[in-house]
Amino acid sequence: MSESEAKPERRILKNPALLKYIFETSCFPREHEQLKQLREATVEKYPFWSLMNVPVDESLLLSMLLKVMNAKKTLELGVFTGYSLLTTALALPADGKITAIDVDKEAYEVGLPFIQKAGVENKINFCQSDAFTVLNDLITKGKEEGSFDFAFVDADKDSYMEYHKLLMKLVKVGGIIAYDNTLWFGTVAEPEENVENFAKESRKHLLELNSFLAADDRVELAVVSIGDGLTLCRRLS
Ligand SMILES: C[S@@+](CC[C@H](N)C(=O)[O-])C[C@H]1O[C@@H](n2cnc3c(N)ncnc32)[C@H](O)[C@@H]1O
Repeated sequence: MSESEAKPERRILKNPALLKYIFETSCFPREHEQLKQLREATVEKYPFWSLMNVPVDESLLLSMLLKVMNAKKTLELGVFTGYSLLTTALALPADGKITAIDVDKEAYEVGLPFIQKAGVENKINFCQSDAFTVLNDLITKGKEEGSFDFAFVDADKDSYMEYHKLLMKLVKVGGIIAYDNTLWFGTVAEPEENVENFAKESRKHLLELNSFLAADDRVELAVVSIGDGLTLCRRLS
């Protein structure tokens, strides 16, 4: 297990031995070769920021969820080097399509060779843009309301509430919106005075989001204690 992969303090599961056991026994042996290579290339290029890749246990869960749902058309907000994007592209059928949005194209290009080697680049429409702009365009210009099966949200945490408003239009009834990092290193359950300054602002927005989603009767809700917290919302109306 690489050092960045093992950092338990960045994850909800705080027991390093148990985390190592899960990863080594059940996750790494199941990780697609190109995902492994993308993960290793990310650690080499971004020794610190590589922690932004979704972890391998969460990737396996996403992959299974997408297949169970028979998802074909998805959205991804926040690509970075593309670990969750490649996970999705591998899980979708041959005619699947992902609209993947990130302001940073350079990081996407670090992961692109592995996406190409996996033979799934044709499923990806990468948009170098602010996610808000693309989502609004999909609604107003693209007339794509109610057409997406799934959305994975892993961009700026401060905008999740705004993304929710737009995604509730774009994702079809029965489709799923997945919000990543909703437990924010566990800080959502800490008193604010114990939270490090860097985490305070996003924590505030995530607390607001979590309370809002808990009361949003347009969705069925499940908070999964994996990675840094993953909230699944299945659109009901
Ligand atoms: C946590 S990383 C995404 C990690 C990715 N899902 C993975 O598995 O590797 C967050 C990404 O969101 C992007 N981002 C931040 N604000 C954004 C915005 N307003 N619109 C689109 N992308 C944004 C950043 O450039 C960064 O690459």
